Amino acid sequence: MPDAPLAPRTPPSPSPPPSPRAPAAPGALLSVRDLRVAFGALEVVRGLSFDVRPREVLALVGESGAGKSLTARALLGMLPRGTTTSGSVRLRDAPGSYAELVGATRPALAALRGRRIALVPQDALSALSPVHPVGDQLAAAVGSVAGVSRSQARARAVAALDRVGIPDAARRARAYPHEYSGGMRQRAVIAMATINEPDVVVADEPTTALDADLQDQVLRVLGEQREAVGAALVLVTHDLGVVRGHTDRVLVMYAGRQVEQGPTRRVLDRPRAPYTAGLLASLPPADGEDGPAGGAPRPGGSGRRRRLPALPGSPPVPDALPPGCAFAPRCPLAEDRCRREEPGPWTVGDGHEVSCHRWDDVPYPATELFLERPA
Ligand SMILES: Nc1ncnc2c1ncn2[C@@H]1O[C@H](COP(=O)(O)OP(=O)(O)OP(=O)(O)O)[C@@H](O)[C@H]1O
Repeated sequence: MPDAPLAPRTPPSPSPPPSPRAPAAPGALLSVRDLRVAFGALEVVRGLSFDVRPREVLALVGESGAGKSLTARALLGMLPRGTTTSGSVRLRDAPGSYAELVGATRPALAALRGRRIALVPQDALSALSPVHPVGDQLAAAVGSVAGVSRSQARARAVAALDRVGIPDAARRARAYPHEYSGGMRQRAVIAMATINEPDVVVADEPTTALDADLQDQVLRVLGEQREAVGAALVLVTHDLGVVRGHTDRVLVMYAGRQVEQGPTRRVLDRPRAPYTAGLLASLPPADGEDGPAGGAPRPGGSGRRRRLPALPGSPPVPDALPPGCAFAPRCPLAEDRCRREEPGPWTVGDGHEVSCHRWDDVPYPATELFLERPA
């Protein structure tokens, strides 16, 4: 087995304790500390901390039920009734000064949404009203900003549709959502979310319902919008292929907790959490490979082992979490300690954190953990 290509092993240093008062990273646009979301007594997001800098794309990734959508919505104070949020979500409003969103009043949140932080929801149809032309809806979003005339708002709506690649934007602005294709609707929703040039765009699985070509288009449009206005992007996805191609940093979630976080290439090329390795192992092989896609190339080439069709087992439900590490029942490296104590997070490299007792025993390539040897 080849040696790991990255830094030599270093003893882990403990990450800062998850305090809502821990300072933001220098230059961060968005700073999240010890974020928790609960339905009654049931915590479904359990102490997330991360920072997002200008022009950075951070992916929140994990299987269904990991808590990605609730985290995304908590960033905008848009959670369903019956939830409680604690911790801190701070949005930079001037150099060195932040607005706290957790516990902010409705008017304070309404003043920030769309202008400073905006959501691209998963379901584009539900984000657009069926009874108004698309251009009117975009113009209304602009018009809600003081000092913009109706004709200016309309012109900006058409320009925004044009920027996201809607053909013949002036004419299409007069059409209704049902007259748009699925991909065009998703692009119109991105245009609406970014029309007031927010600092942070949160996109919740914006490509899930789209075919591969449209996925690429939509991700490209989001990237262009980010470049154009200098925004940061928080991208919710369950697709590590999307993470590899389109993001700078990744936060891997499992059962509401952070499993691993760090620069995308570092985490995907040298994952230190078996769960991340399992997600990588269940990706389809890239062209010309017989091993799992994503992650490092498989040593030795052809066909000695086969890829598992998916990560075996399924995530726990929030009201039946096992003690210790929630992934232990599915983890090939689990030992007694894992079933007793919740791990980490520990810092294991530059900006790379992992919550796994066995992080130093994860092999290279890590996907080996999930490959079967033929009998
Ligand atoms: N309204 C609700 N009432 C009770 N539990 C909920 C509610 N909404 C979500 N949950 C639970 O919270 C957990 C996290 O849900 P969330 O939708 O954030 O997961 P996710 O990672 O976004 O999943 P997906 O990829 O399927 O969208 C899940 O276990 C889910 O069942």
